[in-house]
Amino acid sequence: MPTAKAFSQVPPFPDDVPVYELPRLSLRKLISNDAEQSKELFKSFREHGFALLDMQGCHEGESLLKEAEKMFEITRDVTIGLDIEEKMKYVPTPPVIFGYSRQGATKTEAGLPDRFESFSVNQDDIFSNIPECPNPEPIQKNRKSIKSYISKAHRIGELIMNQLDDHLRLPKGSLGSLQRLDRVSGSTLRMLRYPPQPEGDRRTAFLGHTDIGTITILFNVLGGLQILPPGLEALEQNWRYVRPEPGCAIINLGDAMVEWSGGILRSNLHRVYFAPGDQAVHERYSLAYAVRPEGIVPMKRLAMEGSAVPDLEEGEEDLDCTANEWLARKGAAIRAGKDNARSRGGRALEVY
Ligand SMILES: O=C(O)CCC(=O)C(=O)O
Ligand SMILES: [Fe+2]
Repeated sequence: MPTAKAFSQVPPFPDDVPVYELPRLSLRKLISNDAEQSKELFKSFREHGFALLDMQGCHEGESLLKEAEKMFEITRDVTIGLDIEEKMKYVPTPPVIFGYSRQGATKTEAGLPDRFESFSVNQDDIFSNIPECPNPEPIQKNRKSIKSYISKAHRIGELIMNQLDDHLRLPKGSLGSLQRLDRVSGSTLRMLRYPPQPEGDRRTAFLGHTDIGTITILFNVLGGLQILPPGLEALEQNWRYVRPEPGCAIINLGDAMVEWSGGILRSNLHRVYFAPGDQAVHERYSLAYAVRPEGIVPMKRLAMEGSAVPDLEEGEEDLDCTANEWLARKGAAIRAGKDNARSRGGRALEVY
């Protein structure tokens, strides 16, 4: 799906809508330890909290792209392939976040029902970190390929974490050790479907938010994702589209990275609007691998001798809780409408 072939099957992204130009990083260069590219990565995650990652030109990226196509097929099989009665069997009871979310289950900023449906696959289930969970048939029969996709995506996430360790002057493996694949974390592979919206009544489908975990690796073909540029108020006219690029993933950092880096890394507000131009009449699918911290790890900043993570300043407080407690608190605030979504981080760093 995220390959050039998939892009050729839908109308092009129009050139007359406001776009947020993201730096385009190359996975191939990052794997070969290109120092300039690594600096660019750090800069991008500090300034924007987002980057495009070109998966082409290396085995690791190309195989992820190929397997992403299969994940998009599964997304279609779970969303349009099953009837609503079947899907509703998999609606979780809060605070559980995995399983099916029907269209309209959440609200947009305007208090209107959302315009997407999603299925969140529980990584801990797929990796047998917990007893096997009930899943709809298209998930159950593809457990092996989902496991393979998550493993590959996780490895790319880990590579990014290692680069961030270097720039934050943390011992190698510090960030990765807080989000291992074989430990209970609540990480998820989210499969989303946005049906085309009626002409004359097009609006936000998924409200503005920051991701609450560590990193999200996102694939989509149709436009719709929008970013609120740093420093701008959340007014309608300020949002900018991200233009999906063939062969690239959109990568963004979540709130946990802001906590651990003492505010140096950024978690930026984003939302999903309708697909622009001629794309608006097409089904939009999206695949988001969202990594979360292991439940038992502390959320306080990783300040240590020699690291670039700043010590607490007067009036600042460290989070004195585990990731589980922190996620539960945030989840409850979001459900109660008390989490006033805002971008976080991007704090100045003298050495750069
Ligand atoms: O569908 C998209 O493009 C974005 C989805 C998203 O932001 C999320 O799942 O957190
Ligand atoms: Fe998101």
